[in-house]
Amino acid sequence: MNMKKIAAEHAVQYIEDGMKVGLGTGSTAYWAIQKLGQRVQEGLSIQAVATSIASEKLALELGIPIIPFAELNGLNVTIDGADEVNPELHLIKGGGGALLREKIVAYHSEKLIIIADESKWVPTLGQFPLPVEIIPFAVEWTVQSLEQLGCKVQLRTEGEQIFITDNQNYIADCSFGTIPSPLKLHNDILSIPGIVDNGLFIGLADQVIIGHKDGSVEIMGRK
Ligand SMILES: O=C(CO)[C@H](O)[C@H](O)COP(=O)(O)O
Repeated sequence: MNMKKIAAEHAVQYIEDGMKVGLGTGSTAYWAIQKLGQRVQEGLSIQAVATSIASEKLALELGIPIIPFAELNGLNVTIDGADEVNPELHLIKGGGGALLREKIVAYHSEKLIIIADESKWVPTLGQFPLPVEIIPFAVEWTVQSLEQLGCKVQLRTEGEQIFITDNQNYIADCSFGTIPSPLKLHNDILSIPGIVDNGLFIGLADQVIIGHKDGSVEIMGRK
């Protein structure tokens, strides 16, 4: 049973004609974009923006209309994946390196629906290394400042090369083990110059749809 696909396809049921939709990034969002593409080919009329170059490419291949940001005044809904979700619906995101665009799009959405397989549901955030997007300038100093917050930092690589985000930045993966106060850590990280944003999404998710092994979905959320 493909738990990511089940959660994604459930979320896409909520998309209606005329909606402005944000498209997430990653292997779960992939299934949502596929399903949305199918519905567009069957006549659904939506306008969309994407959170990564990869998701935009996929959407265009499937015939989903991608609209310039300047032409849209916010979004009705965004469907995106997550690396960890806790019971307060705070998230760690950015495993795919798209956290900055994902956070911008989520912030401007009336509703953020998170889709995930059951392995992403955790009592406390932090087992998954927290992705932090940093600018390349003085990267060594920025990494030192992150380490002073009590984590082990790994600059993300792709093969032999440093991983470069869609925004031409780096990702520092920060292993904290556990994050008891996500909001405090979020603010502490953002106080370091050179950091663009981090993968803690606090109070942004409205609904979380978890796909289970037995084919069922579980829906948690505020709206
Ligand atoms: O935040 C993300 C990309 O930046 C993804 O949503 C997150 O990494 C989950 O990925 P997947 O759906 O492949 O498990």
